[in-house]
Amino acid sequence: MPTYTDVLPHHRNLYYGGQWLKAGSGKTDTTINPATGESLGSWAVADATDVDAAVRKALEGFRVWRAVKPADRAVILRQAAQVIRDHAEEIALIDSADSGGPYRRMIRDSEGGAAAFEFFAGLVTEMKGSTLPLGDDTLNYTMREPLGVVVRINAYNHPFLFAASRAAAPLAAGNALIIKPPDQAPLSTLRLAELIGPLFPPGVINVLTGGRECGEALVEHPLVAKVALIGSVPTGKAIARAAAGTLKKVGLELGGKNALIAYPDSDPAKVAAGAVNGMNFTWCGQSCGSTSRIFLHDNIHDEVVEGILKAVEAYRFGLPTDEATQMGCMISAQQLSKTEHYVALALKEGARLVAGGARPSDPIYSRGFFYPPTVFTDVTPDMTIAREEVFGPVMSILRWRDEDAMIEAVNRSELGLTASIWTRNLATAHRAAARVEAGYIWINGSSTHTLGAPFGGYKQSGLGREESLEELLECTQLKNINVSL
Ligand SMILES: NC(=O)c1ccc[n+]([C@@H]2O[C@H](COP(=O)([O-])OP(=O)(O)OC[C@H]3O[C@@H](n4cnc5c(N)ncnc54)[C@H](O)[C@@H]3O)[C@@H](O)[C@H]2O)c1
Repeated sequence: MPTYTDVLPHHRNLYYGGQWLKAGSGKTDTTINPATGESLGSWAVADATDVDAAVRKALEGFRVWRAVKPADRAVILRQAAQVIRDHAEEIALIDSADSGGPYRRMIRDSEGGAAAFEFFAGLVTEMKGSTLPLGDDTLNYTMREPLGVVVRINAYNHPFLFAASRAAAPLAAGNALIIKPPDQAPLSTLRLAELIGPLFPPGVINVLTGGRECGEALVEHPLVAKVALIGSVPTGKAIARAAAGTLKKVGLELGGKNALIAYPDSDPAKVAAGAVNGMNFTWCGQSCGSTSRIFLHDNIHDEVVEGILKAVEAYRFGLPTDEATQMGCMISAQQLSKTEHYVALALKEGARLVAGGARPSDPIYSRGFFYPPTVFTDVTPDMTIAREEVFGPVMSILRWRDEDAMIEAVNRSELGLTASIWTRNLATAHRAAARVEAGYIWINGSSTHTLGAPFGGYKQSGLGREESLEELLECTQLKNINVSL
């Protein structure tokens, strides 16, 4: 296995119009390995002038790409998938060094990116229209056209997966794309541009590294047709407000405060395993779909908690770039102190700490942002820890007896991304699934995603659906044509 310093991307400038270009201001920022504090080098910071230049190049790319036959676009998408697969391990190593996710699991992220390119390559002819019967002297039909320049702004927790998997649908539909990677972990997106950029006509796929200023300029640009964000609720609201100025389309994949609900007839061992899996401790809980609120029925509460504590004890964190590591570290000092803040609040508000709750004392971990799996019991729905997204490795366990009160507590959250329901009774499962206000539900499962199954949130967890045909269609616009014969 190579070391991560061998595989970091060579290019650190902006990629647009098929070229690597310095930021006009000459400004750069640096990125660090969150496990060690070591610098991974610098990257260019795009400002509004760079954004304008890149959008214009993307528009040129769009005019070429939209004229490429869908089947020919699919050929290029499949080539991109193959290149990603060929470099899956190297990409995973970059992400593990830059974002703190464990190497072995980040390989799945590389493969997920490749799989999305293959999936959307297969859907290119599904952006189709219909006809309306209006009599012999009229032909009325619809067709779907690409939007133009689509912007994707991404969060830091799965940098490559988001860059690659969310590039596939806009490209399949014939749009040009500008990706803004997370400022905390931009390197794997630069590597994506190095690897697949040359497969496309110049300007079709572009990467602008930068912070909030770059994001804001992209959202406000009048020639951008759609902006899609994977990020936090406040950023989603800021983008929706800013996009209103030019009435561009907005897609939002935002936060979650997701519930796992265990009924008294469920198997406590399976619920415990599902709860730990659903909490995504592997990424320190930094996953929008994490089931961070565990609603356990009184009859099985103690047995499930026992199982959770055993499973959590067996979780070993380590350096993310090591092959054996099960759990990595958090992205930044800021995210770590946010987690510590929520833990302190939970203790103050009366929750009982039964696992974790303090940074590791081992000096190997002192330079990184490590935090152990942390579990609270005796959490009540009104506590801050039960209401707000921590985006850290903190699980809250709530006890219930009355089903109506429990469902009301589950739905009290303003967020509604995922839910996980555990029972052996099919009718109970379907009734609960219908009552829970969330967009993506597992019954007797947690955490997994399936290409083709629409992923997205209810309420303030977002707008739109991805990972499915809906994502492709949301990258198109419908035209109606009425022909008097
Ligand atoms: N629903 C999902 O699919 C999903 C997946 C992963 C993460 N998330 C959410 O993302 C959040 C964590 O990620 P984060 O801390 O990187 O989120 P964030 O909102 O702080 O940043 C996300 C991206 O938006 C950019 N940005 C920030 N302000 C902007 C603005 N005003 N205009 C344009 N761009 C702007 C950032 O530079 C970054 O690239 C959590 O809330 C998590 O739940 C959601």
